[in-house]
Amino acid sequence: MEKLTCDILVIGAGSGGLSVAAGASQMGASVILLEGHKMGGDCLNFGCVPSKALLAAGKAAYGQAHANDFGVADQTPLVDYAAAKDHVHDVIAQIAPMDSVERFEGFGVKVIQEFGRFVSPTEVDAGDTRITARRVVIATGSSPLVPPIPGLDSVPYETNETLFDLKEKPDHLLIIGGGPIGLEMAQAHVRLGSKVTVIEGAKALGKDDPEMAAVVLDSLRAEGVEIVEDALAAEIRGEAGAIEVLTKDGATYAGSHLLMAVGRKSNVDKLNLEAAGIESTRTGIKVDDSLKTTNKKVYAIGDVAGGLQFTHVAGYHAGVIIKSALFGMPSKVKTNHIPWATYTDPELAQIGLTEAQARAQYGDKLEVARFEYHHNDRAIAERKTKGLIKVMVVKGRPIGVSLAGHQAGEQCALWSMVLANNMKMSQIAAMIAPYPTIAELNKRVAGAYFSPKLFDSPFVKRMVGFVQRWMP
Ligand SMILES: Cc1cc2nc3c(=O)[nH]c(=O)nc-3n(C[C@H](O)[C@H](O)[C@H](O)COP(=O)(O)OP(=O)(O)OC[C@H]3O[C@@H](n4cnc5c(N)ncnc54)[C@H](O)[C@@H]3O)c2cc1C
Ligand SMILES: NC(=O)c1ccc[n+]([C@@H]2O[C@H](COP(=O)([O-])OP(=O)(O)OC[C@H]3O[C@@H](n4cnc5c(N)ncnc54)[C@H](O)[C@@H]3O)[C@@H](O)[C@H]2O)c1
Repeated sequence: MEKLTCDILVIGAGSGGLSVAAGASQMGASVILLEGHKMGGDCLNFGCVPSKALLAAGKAAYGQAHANDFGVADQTPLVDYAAAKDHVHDVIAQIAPMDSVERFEGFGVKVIQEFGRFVSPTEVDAGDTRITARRVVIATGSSPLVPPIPGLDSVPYETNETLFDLKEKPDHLLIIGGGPIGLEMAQAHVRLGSKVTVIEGAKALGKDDPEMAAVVLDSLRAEGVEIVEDALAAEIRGEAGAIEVLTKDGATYAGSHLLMAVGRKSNVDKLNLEAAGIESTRTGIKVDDSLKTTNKKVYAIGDVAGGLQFTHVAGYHAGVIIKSALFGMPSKVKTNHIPWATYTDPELAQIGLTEAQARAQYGDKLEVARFEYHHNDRAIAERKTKGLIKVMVVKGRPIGVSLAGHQAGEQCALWSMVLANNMKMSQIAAMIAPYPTIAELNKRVAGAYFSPKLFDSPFVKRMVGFVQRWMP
């Protein structure tokens, strides 16, 4: 067995692991990176990238079918589903070099394409190599959760790991789970010409503000997606091409294909965590607020640590632990400025507290500023007027922002800066957005916050009257 030593051993070459490896190696640490499957992990191969590429194919088809409003005749799109999947794989291939073995070896990282397994608190085996590291970073991500629903084991089904390779267009796609995966894939498929039924055990987009989620759900229903809520899948029957989902309340939904999108489970099975004294729970590896596991020389970042499971969170975690593992400086995670977005059309985005969470925490001190998309001139020009932005404000500072509408995901980046720096609404009001942009929403919502204070205030009116009397 070959024996190697390094400063930082990274297990998993997805969004989190690659960020640590790139940063640490370029700052002078010796780094070994293990990847047992595909470089780039879930985001590149089975997650963010293919799902956004398929949504883009759906958007192209939808644009052809809904051009009348712009004076361009509607066309029934001729969708080649297999070619749409080729487009998805072409997009992956264009991005893949950024995450490749060659690029990381160029940084001086030693990449070993094997799964890692702890054999002691400081040693990890990867194939026939034993690695001893000063610090280990577990970044092994998550996999689709497949619950033991009776009958599921005898019926063919897709997950995010297989769907993007499916070349035959589903006539009728049944999706169990109405979270972001379920609804993004529902819209992509309905626009590419499949019938779609989403079977959701509780409330669809249940992690978001219900008022904002409703904007998206209404739009999806208007496009023809059947979304049933409070419908827990309890049994699955049938065979390839003819699948039935029976729900707890006795209803049956029939379709040709089935996609399971009911959440994630952390990838810990192959790690032999006990050998390293690392504890994990049902949701993921146990970490403290500096992302250290119960073995203080081992960090866990990204999806495997549970919590918010997004690529930008894995990247943020990487930055937090680099500071501590390379420079020995204290470094802790914060969550109040972490955004998330669902890339349906319209999009849905959240950062910080929702209105209900803010109300529960701050009661009467909470002020909520709102601005509707239909007052935004660019949204009117683009015929994208559905939706709104809500900003939760306490003592003049935003503590949460919810957006539903065109480019909501793009707009929420600004609010991450605002929350990360504890900025005031007056600083948003001071910005100038070019006209006409969707970004003007952000300034206008600040205007909506200050308008009553300025326009409905007897004090301001008295003050202006006084000054005007004396002004030459
Ligand atoms: C369909 C879908 C769409 C998504 N869309 C978005 C989106 O639009 N925006 C967003 O922010 N997030 C999105 N996500 C979430 C995002 O993909 C994850 O949050 C992100 O990939 C997590 O990064 P990670 O580094 O923690 O794990 P991963 O990217 O999953 O990487 C982990 C890597 O570790 C490897 N590995 C596992 N065990 C071992 C081992 N023992 N040894 C060596 N290697 C190992 C795996 O093979 C994998 O390559 C989406 C997810 C899905 C499923
Ligand atoms: N745009 C994005 O950033 C994006 C897109 C896709 C996925 N993701 C990430 O991936 C994670 C997983 O997404 P997801 O949509 O699989 O999970 P999720 O946990 O967000 O949603 C799963 C849904 O399935 C439902 N469910 C569970 N068991 C069920 C059953 N038996 N019958 C019917 N419904 C059932 C749950 O009530 C829940 O609403 C997300 O939380 C997010 O972190 C992000």
